[in-house]
Amino acid sequence: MKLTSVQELVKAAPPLSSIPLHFLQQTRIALSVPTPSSSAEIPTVDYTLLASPGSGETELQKLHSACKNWGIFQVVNHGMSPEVMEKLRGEIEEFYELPLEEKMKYGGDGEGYGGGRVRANGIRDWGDRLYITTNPVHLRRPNLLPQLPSSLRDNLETYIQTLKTLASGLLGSMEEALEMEANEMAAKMDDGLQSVAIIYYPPCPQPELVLGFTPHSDATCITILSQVNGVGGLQAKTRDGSWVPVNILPNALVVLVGDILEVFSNGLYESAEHRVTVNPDKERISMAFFVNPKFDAEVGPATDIVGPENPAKFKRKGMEQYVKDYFAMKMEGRSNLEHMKIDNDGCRQ
Ligand SMILES: O=C(O)CCC(=O)C(=O)O
Ligand SMILES: [Fe+2]
Repeated sequence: MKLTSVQELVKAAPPLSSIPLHFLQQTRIALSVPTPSSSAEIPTVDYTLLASPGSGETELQKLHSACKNWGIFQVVNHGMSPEVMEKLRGEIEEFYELPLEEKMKYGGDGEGYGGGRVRANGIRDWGDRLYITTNPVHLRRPNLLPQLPSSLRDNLETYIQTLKTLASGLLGSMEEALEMEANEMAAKMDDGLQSVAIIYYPPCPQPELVLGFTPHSDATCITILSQVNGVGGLQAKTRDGSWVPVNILPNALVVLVGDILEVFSNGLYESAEHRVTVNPDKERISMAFFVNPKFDAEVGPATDIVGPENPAKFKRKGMEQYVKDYFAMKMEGRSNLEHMKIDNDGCRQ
């Protein structure tokens, strides 16, 4: 049997004496980066403050500056009940404890359960994942969400519903901060493409030799992420090129500016490059919720942001074409948007 699950590789007897070659990164990974000074700490936004009329001004500025200067922030008071998150954590742990044959029932190419993805440089990630399209509902695969253990499925639905509301609230605030015409961007995301990735990173005896997730930016509009079992490992690259840990904050969620938001804002907001390091003795579980436009929506700089003062830096494409062009590219740092950039010579403007 072709062993693709990293979890199985780690569980196998006898224990691994060395890391298989195809996981080895070209350079050693710094697992613990120096504790950032407060100016280098990933910002936190209080969603309740942001959403309360009249009192959200400072919070709106915080959100704007986080999206501009970081492309990543933590959000607290987001409306997700800690009980739902705690239950979901238990259910996800149970899912990954299932025998491989059970998990393979959800196996698939791209969507579903799979492990150890190969990256552009031929190196594999140290992690397994369950990837599910959740919206639009007619795109849901019958063998995935509907077949999950019912408690996991029900809590996942509750979780997703809350995140949808949170996402549209955050997008509304971003439009306000960007002085975009109300709803131009949020309307494209309403009932758009959404998916969830539940990722399991097993411990690794030599964690500085591997990466759980290769450096990349998300091709999404925004991503809302939970460090489900309280084990860190997510790192974000600052604009000056250093890696900063996304610290574990109780009950916080992490929001990433994705490439599509970078395009909508004509580059005012920039997607964050991020990666995942793994732990020598602890497993790590994360869950990402990806928020995207509808298939028939157009991806391009917002019409009331571009003008003679601020010429478009990106092309306009239908979402379907954007997705095709994205998949034709290799995952490598922040290179995703190359296919959207307008050449500087102005010929294509
Ligand atoms: O596991 C994480 O914290 C990050 C996952 C991630 O970056 C992704 O799924 O795009
Ligand atoms: Fe990501």
